[in-house]
Amino acid sequence: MIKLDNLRRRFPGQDKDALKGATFSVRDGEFVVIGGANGSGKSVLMHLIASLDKPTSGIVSCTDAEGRPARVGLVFQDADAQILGDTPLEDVSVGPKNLGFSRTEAAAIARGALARAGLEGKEGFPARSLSGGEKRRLAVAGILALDAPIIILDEPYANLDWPGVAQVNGIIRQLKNEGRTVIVLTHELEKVLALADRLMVLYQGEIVWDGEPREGLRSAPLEKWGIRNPLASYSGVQDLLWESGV
Ligand SMILES: Nc1ncnc2c1ncn2[C@@H]1O[C@H](COP(=O)(O)OP(=O)(O)OP(=O)(O)O)[C@@H](O)[C@H]1O
Repeated sequence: MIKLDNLRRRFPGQDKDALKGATFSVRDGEFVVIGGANGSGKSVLMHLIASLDKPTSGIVSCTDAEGRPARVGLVFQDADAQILGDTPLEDVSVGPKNLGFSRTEAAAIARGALARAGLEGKEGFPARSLSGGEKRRLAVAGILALDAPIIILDEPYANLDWPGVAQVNGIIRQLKNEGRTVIVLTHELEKVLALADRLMVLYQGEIVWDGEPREGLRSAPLEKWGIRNPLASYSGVQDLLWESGV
């Protein structure tokens, strides 16, 4: 379970909170999409949940079903920053090795994870020469190999073509079926919302919506918060172009 109690983050020298007192829980096995425009605080929230950053005030905890501290697997927005090995096999082996698996065991786990993420055949390729989409799949393979009960993906659809999007969503579905807790942070609701149990929206560091995804699409003023509603028609844009004489 992930539990936040009045979690707040203000960076030194700033006069506004990047995260304004967030209070919510995510239950085990839940799949939550957190939508938010650029700069709304998604990455700040992710870093706090994963203990990569310290809150200015408030409490955050991630625990497993027995109440013990739970591992959190992260897929960062910048897939390059997450590459730790020269090849995908080396890269994905790092996690299991750190968990205490032998070299051979770690390599076997890594091969399985790479196959699940659609990178079979690329195990020995120079990791830094992979395409943008392949690097993202590599990051996903990395967290699959970590076997974490809580997984957070920050903008996982950036650089992905449609088959890549479908593959990431296939993996998310599997993770959910395995009972893992998954959070996707994105402004691209149309790519994932159909799979989600819950939609939350961050706007200027504040959780402004928390509810059932379909209800969110029906009644939340998403455009006001800088997110495109996948159900909205494009006529508004056409009208604007028409009015401006384009
Ligand atoms: N280390 C920092 N120092 C000062 N301000 C920061 C720092 N990190 C983030 N911020 C500010 O916090 C706010 C939220 O940033 P955050 O990176 O969480 O946005 P985001 O929702 O992930 O955006 P994007 O979709 O563009 O990645 C921004 O205004 C950002 O400038």
